[in-house]
Amino acid sequence: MLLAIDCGNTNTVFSIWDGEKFLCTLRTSTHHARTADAYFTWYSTLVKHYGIDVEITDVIISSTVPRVVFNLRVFTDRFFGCRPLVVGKPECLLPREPRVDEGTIVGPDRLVNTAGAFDRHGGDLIVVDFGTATTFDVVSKDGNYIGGVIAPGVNLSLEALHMAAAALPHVDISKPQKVVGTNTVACMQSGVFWGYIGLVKEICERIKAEREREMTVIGTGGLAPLFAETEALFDVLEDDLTMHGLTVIHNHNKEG
Ligand SMILES: Nc1ncnc2c1ncn2[C@@H]1O[C@H](COP(=O)(O)OP(=O)(O)O)[C@@H](O)[C@H]1O
Ligand SMILES: CC(C)(COP(=O)(O)O)[C@@H](O)C(=O)NCCC(=O)O
Ligand SMILES: [K+]
Repeated sequence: MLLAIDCGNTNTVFSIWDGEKFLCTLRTSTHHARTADAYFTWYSTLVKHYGIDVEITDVIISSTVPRVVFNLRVFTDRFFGCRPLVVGKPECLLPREPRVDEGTIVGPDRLVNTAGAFDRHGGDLIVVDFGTATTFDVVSKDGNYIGGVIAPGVNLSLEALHMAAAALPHVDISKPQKVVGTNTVACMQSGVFWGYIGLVKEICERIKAEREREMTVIGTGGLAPLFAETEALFDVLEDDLTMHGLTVIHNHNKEG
Protein backbone atom coordinates (compact mmCIF):
# COMPACT_ATOMS: atom_id res chain seq x y z
CA MET A 1 0.00 0.00 0.00
CA LEU A 2 1.28 3.48 -0.90
CA LEU A 3 1.54 6.42 1.49
CA ALA A 4 1.62 9.69 -0.49
CA ILE A 5 2.91 12.78 1.35
CA ASP A 6 2.41 16.32 0.06
CA CYS A 7 4.27 18.87 2.16
CA GLY A 8 3.37 22.50 1.39
CA ASN A 9 4.71 25.61 3.09
CA THR A 10 1.57 25.74 5.27
CA ASN A 11 0.12 22.22 5.47
CA THR A 12 1.32 18.64 5.19
CA VAL A 13 -1.13 16.06 3.82
CA PHE A 14 -0.82 12.25 4.05
CA SER A 15 -3.02 9.99 1.91
CA ILE A 16 -3.14 6.19 1.71
CA TRP A 17 -3.63 4.82 -1.83
CA ASP A 18 -4.79 1.20 -2.19
CA GLY A 19 -4.18 1.11 -5.96
CA GLU A 20 -7.74 2.23 -6.83
CA LYS A 21 -8.76 4.85 -4.30
CA PHE A 22 -7.52 6.96 -1.41
CA LEU A 23 -8.53 5.32 1.89
CA CYS A 24 -8.02 8.45 3.99
CA THR A 25 -6.49 11.92 3.93
CA LEU A 26 -4.76 13.33 7.04
CA ARG A 27 -3.68 16.93 7.41
CA THR A 28 -1.31 18.68 9.81
CA SER A 29 0.55 21.97 9.75
CA THR A 30 4.06 21.92 8.28
CA HIS A 31 6.86 22.15 10.88
CA HIS A 32 10.45 21.39 10.03
CA ALA A 33 11.13 20.51 13.67
CA ARG A 34 8.51 17.70 13.82
CA THR A 35 10.36 14.45 14.55
CA ALA A 36 9.86 11.01 12.99
CA ASP A 37 8.31 9.81 16.28
CA ALA A 38 5.89 12.77 16.33
CA TYR A 39 4.78 11.99 12.76
CA PHE A 40 4.15 8.40 13.75
CA THR A 41 2.16 9.27 16.88
CA TRP A 42 -0.09 11.59 14.85
CA TYR A 43 -0.40 9.19 11.90
CA SER A 44 -1.11 6.03 13.91
CA THR A 45 -3.71 7.76 16.10
CA LEU A 46 -5.66 8.95 13.06
CA VAL A 47 -5.51 5.74 11.00
CA LYS A 48 -6.71 3.85 14.09
CA HIS A 49 -9.52 6.38 14.51
CA TYR A 50 -10.61 5.78 10.90
CA GLY A 51 -10.44 1.99 11.40
CA ILE A 52 -7.74 1.57 8.74
CA ASP A 53 -5.43 -1.39 9.19
CA VAL A 54 -3.00 -1.58 6.28
CA GLU A 55 0.67 -2.31 5.69
CA ILE A 56 2.54 0.59 4.07
CA THR A 57 5.13 -0.81 1.66
CA ASP A 58 5.88 2.31 -0.41
CA VAL A 59 6.14 6.03 0.35
CA ILE A 60 6.38 8.99 -2.03
CA ILE A 61 7.07 12.54 -0.83
CA SER A 62 6.71 15.93 -2.48
CA SER A 63 7.93 18.78 -0.30
CA THR A 64 8.22 22.49 -1.03
CA VAL A 65 10.09 22.72 2.31
CA PRO A 66 13.45 20.92 1.92
CA ARG A 67 14.13 20.83 5.67
CA VAL A 68 11.18 18.54 6.49
CA VAL A 69 12.37 15.77 4.19
CA PHE A 70 15.05 14.53 6.60
CA ASN A 71 12.59 13.68 9.40
CA LEU A 72 10.09 12.23 6.92
CA ARG A 73 12.83 9.92 5.61
CA VAL A 74 13.59 8.76 9.17
CA PHE A 75 9.84 8.27 9.78
CA THR A 76 9.51 6.13 6.65
CA ASP A 77 12.59 4.04 7.37
CA ARG A 78 11.87 3.53 11.07
CA PHE A 79 8.18 2.70 10.91
CA PHE A 80 7.63 1.17 7.45
CA GLY A 81 11.11 -0.16 6.71
CA CYS A 82 11.28 1.44 3.25
CA ARG A 83 13.08 4.19 1.40
CA PRO A 84 10.77 6.92 0.16
CA LEU A 85 10.75 8.27 -3.38
CA VAL A 86 11.35 12.01 -3.09
CA VAL A 87 10.10 14.09 -6.04
CA GLY A 88 12.86 16.34 -7.37
CA LYS A 89 15.70 13.98 -6.36
CA PRO A 90 17.67 12.46 -9.25
CA GLU A 91 16.55 8.91 -8.40
CA CYS A 92 12.87 9.86 -8.78
CA LEU A 93 12.02 9.66 -12.49
CA LEU A 94 9.37 11.95 -13.94
CA PRO A 95 7.06 10.91 -16.80
CA ARG A 96 8.27 14.01 -18.66
CA GLU A 97 11.17 16.34 -17.90
CA PRO A 98 10.49 20.04 -17.19
CA ARG A 99 11.66 22.46 -19.87
CA VAL A 100 13.01 25.49 -17.95
CA ASP A 101 16.14 27.63 -17.75
CA GLU A 102 19.24 25.69 -16.79
CA GLY A 103 19.81 25.59 -13.03
CA THR A 104 16.15 26.21 -12.17
CA ILE A 105 14.82 24.00 -9.40
CA VAL A 106 11.09 23.74 -10.05
CA GLY A 107 8.88 23.30 -6.97
CA PRO A 108 8.14 19.57 -6.64
CA ASP A 109 4.43 20.39 -6.12
CA ARG A 110 4.39 21.88 -9.61
CA LEU A 111 6.05 18.80 -11.15
CA VAL A 112 3.50 16.61 -9.37
CA ASN A 113 0.55 18.76 -10.48
CA THR A 114 1.86 18.58 -14.05
CA ALA A 115 2.06 14.77 -13.98
CA GLY A 116 -1.39 14.42 -12.40
CA ALA A 117 -3.09 16.90 -14.72
CA PHE A 118 -1.54 15.50 -17.91
CA ASP A 119 -2.58 11.98 -16.90
CA ARG A 120 -6.20 13.08 -16.49
CA HIS A 121 -6.58 15.70 -19.21
CA GLY A 122 -3.80 15.38 -21.78
CA GLY A 123 -1.72 18.45 -22.75
CA ASP A 124 -2.03 22.22 -23.19
CA LEU A 125 -3.05 22.91 -19.60
CA ILE A 126 -2.82 25.66 -17.01
CA VAL A 127 -2.96 24.35 -13.43
CA VAL A 128 -3.85 27.04 -10.89
CA ASP A 129 -2.99 25.85 -7.37
CA PHE A 130 -4.11 27.96 -4.39
CA GLY A 131 -1.55 27.20 -1.66
CA THR A 132 0.72 29.42 0.42
CA ALA A 133 1.63 30.87 -2.96
CA THR A 134 -0.74 30.71 -5.92
CA THR A 135 1.04 28.92 -8.73
CA PHE A 136 0.16 28.68 -12.41
CA ASP A 137 1.83 25.64 -13.95
CA VAL A 138 1.87 25.58 -17.74
CA VAL A 139 1.84 22.09 -19.29
CA SER A 140 2.83 21.60 -22.95
CA LYS A 141 0.91 19.54 -25.50
CA ASP A 142 3.30 16.65 -24.72
CA GLY A 143 2.96 16.90 -20.94
CA ASN A 144 6.14 18.79 -20.00
CA TYR A 145 6.13 21.51 -17.36
CA ILE A 146 7.28 24.52 -19.38
CA GLY A 147 7.11 27.29 -16.77
CA GLY A 148 4.42 29.39 -15.21
CA VAL A 149 3.61 32.12 -12.74
CA ILE A 150 4.04 32.50 -8.96
CA ALA A 151 1.74 35.00 -7.21
CA PRO A 152 1.37 35.73 -3.48
CA GLY A 153 -1.20 33.40 -1.93
CA VAL A 154 -4.66 34.59 -0.91
CA ASN A 155 -4.08 34.28 2.84
CA LEU A 156 -0.53 35.55 2.51
CA SER A 157 -1.85 38.71 0.82
CA LEU A 158 -4.32 39.37 3.63
CA GLU A 159 -1.66 38.60 6.24
CA ALA A 160 0.81 40.96 4.55
CA LEU A 161 -1.69 43.85 4.86
CA HIS A 162 -2.16 43.05 8.55
CA MET A 163 1.59 42.75 9.21
CA ALA A 164 2.56 45.94 7.39
CA ALA A 165 -0.21 48.34 8.40
CA ALA A 166 -0.81 49.14 12.07
CA ALA A 167 -4.57 49.76 11.65
CA LEU A 168 -5.40 46.70 9.54
CA PRO A 169 -6.68 43.66 11.47
CA HIS A 170 -6.20 39.95 10.77
CA VAL A 171 -8.94 39.01 8.30
CA ASP A 172 -10.05 35.68 6.81
CA ILE A 173 -10.90 35.50 3.14
CA SER A 174 -14.58 35.38 2.16
CA LYS A 175 -16.63 36.61 -0.76
CA PRO A 176 -17.70 40.22 -0.16
CA GLN A 177 -21.27 41.13 -1.08
CA LYS A 178 -20.17 44.30 -2.85
CA VAL A 179 -17.00 45.76 -4.31
CA VAL A 180 -17.19 49.00 -2.33
CA GLY A 181 -16.51 48.08 1.28
CA THR A 182 -18.10 50.26 3.97
CA ASN A 183 -15.84 49.03 6.77
CA THR A 184 -12.15 48.11 7.04
CA VAL A 185 -12.64 44.34 6.94
CA ALA A 186 -14.96 44.56 3.91
CA CYS A 187 -12.46 46.82 2.12
CA MET A 188 -9.62 44.35 2.72
CA GLN A 189 -11.70 41.35 1.64
CA SER A 190 -12.79 43.19 -1.47
CA GLY A 191 -9.22 44.04 -2.44
CA VAL A 192 -8.02 40.49 -2.16
CA PHE A 193 -11.14 38.66 -3.40
CA TRP A 194 -11.90 40.78 -6.49
CA GLY A 195 -8.21 41.41 -7.05
CA TYR A 196 -7.70 37.67 -7.19
CA ILE A 197 -10.58 37.11 -9.62
CA GLY A 198 -8.92 39.66 -11.89
CA LEU A 199 -5.45 38.19 -11.38
CA VAL A 200 -6.50 34.66 -12.33
CA LYS A 201 -8.50 35.81 -15.38
CA GLU A 202 -5.78 38.11 -16.68
CA ILE A 203 -2.91 35.67 -16.22
CA CYS A 204 -4.79 32.79 -17.89
CA GLU A 205 -5.79 35.02 -20.84
CA ARG A 206 -2.22 36.23 -21.28
CA ILE A 207 -0.77 32.70 -21.11
CA LYS A 208 -3.21 31.56 -23.83
CA ALA A 209 -2.38 34.60 -25.98
CA GLU A 210 1.37 34.08 -25.52
CA ARG A 211 1.06 30.39 -26.44
CA GLU A 212 -1.40 31.18 -29.25
CA ARG A 213 -3.75 28.32 -28.41
CA GLU A 214 -6.71 27.29 -26.31
CA MET A 215 -5.73 25.68 -23.03
CA THR A 216 -7.69 23.81 -20.35
CA VAL A 217 -7.57 25.63 -17.01
CA ILE A 218 -7.64 23.42 -13.92
CA GLY A 219 -8.26 24.91 -10.46
CA THR A 220 -7.00 23.09 -7.36
CA GLY A 221 -6.18 23.78 -3.69
CA GLY A 222 -8.49 24.53 -0.77
CA LEU A 223 -9.57 28.01 -1.89
CA ALA A 224 -10.25 27.22 -5.57
CA PRO A 225 -13.99 26.50 -5.01
CA LEU A 226 -14.53 29.91 -3.34
CA PHE A 227 -13.41 31.69 -6.51
CA ALA A 228 -15.00 29.18 -8.88
CA GLU A 229 -18.49 29.75 -7.45
CA THR A 230 -18.35 33.43 -8.39
CA GLU A 231 -16.77 33.39 -11.86
CA ALA A 232 -16.15 30.69 -14.46
CA LEU A 233 -12.37 30.86 -13.93
CA PHE A 234 -11.68 27.15 -14.44
CA ASP A 235 -12.74 24.49 -16.93
CA VAL A 236 -12.25 21.85 -14.23
CA LEU A 237 -12.00 21.89 -10.41
CA GLU A 238 -10.05 19.09 -8.74
CA ASP A 239 -9.49 18.67 -5.02
CA ASP A 240 -7.08 15.70 -5.24
CA LEU A 241 -4.83 16.68 -8.15
CA THR A 242 -1.53 16.71 -6.21
CA MET A 243 -2.29 13.37 -4.58
CA HIS A 244 -3.23 11.91 -7.96
CA GLY A 245 0.05 13.22 -9.43
CA LEU A 246 1.99 11.48 -6.66
CA THR A 247 0.39 8.12 -7.57
CA VAL A 248 1.21 8.74 -11.27
CA ILE A 249 4.89 9.43 -10.50
CA HIS A 250 5.06 6.46 -8.14
CA ASN A 251 3.63 4.14 -10.85
CA HIS A 252 6.04 5.53 -13.40
CA ASN A 253 9.00 4.68 -11.15
CA LYS A 254 7.66 1.19 -10.38
CA GLU A 255 7.19 0.44 -14.08
CA GLY A 256 10.46 2.08 -15.09
N1 LIG B 1 -10.95 25.27 2.49
C1 LIG B 1 -10.21 26.31 2.92
N2 LIG B 1 -10.80 27.43 3.40
C2 LIG B 1 -10.06 28.49 3.84
N3 LIG B 1 -8.73 28.51 3.82
C3 LIG B 1 -8.11 27.42 3.37
C4 LIG B 1 -8.79 26.26 2.88
N4 LIG B 1 -7.86 25.36 2.48
C5 LIG B 1 -6.67 25.92 2.69
N5 LIG B 1 -6.81 27.16 3.23
C6 LIG B 1 -5.76 28.10 3.57
O1 LIG B 1 -5.06 28.37 2.38
C7 LIG B 1 -3.68 28.55 2.67
C8 LIG B 1 -2.90 27.56 1.88
O2 LIG B 1 -3.13 26.27 2.40
P1 LIG B 1 -2.63 24.98 1.66
O3 LIG B 1 -3.40 24.82 0.41
O4 LIG B 1 -2.64 23.84 2.60
O5 LIG B 1 -1.14 25.46 1.33
P2 LIG B 1 0.22 24.68 1.11
O6 LIG B 1 -0.07 23.56 0.13
O7 LIG B 1 1.13 25.73 0.54
O8 LIG B 1 0.69 24.17 2.42
C9 LIG B 1 -3.50 28.37 4.15
O9 LIG B 1 -3.49 29.65 4.75
C10 LIG B 1 -4.73 27.56 4.56
O10 LIG B 1 -5.10 27.79 5.90
C1 LIG C 1 6.04 28.36 -5.49
C2 LIG C 1 6.04 27.49 -4.26
C3 LIG C 1 6.57 28.29 -3.06
C4 LIG C 1 4.58 27.05 -3.95
O1 LIG C 1 4.57 26.33 -2.75
P1 LIG C 1 3.22 26.05 -1.88
O2 LIG C 1 2.31 27.22 -2.06
O3 LIG C 1 2.60 24.80 -2.45
O4 LIG C 1 3.66 25.83 -0.49
C5 LIG C 1 6.88 26.19 -4.50
O5 LIG C 1 6.43 25.54 -5.64
C6 LIG C 1 8.35 26.48 -4.62
O6 LIG C 1 9.04 26.66 -3.66
N1 LIG C 1 8.85 26.55 -5.89
C7 LIG C 1 10.26 26.76 -6.21
C8 LIG C 1 10.44 27.73 -7.36
C9 LIG C 1 9.76 27.33 -8.66
O7 LIG C 1 8.85 26.48 -8.69
O8 LIG C 1 10.15 27.90 -9.71
K1 LIG D 1 0.83 26.35 -4.71
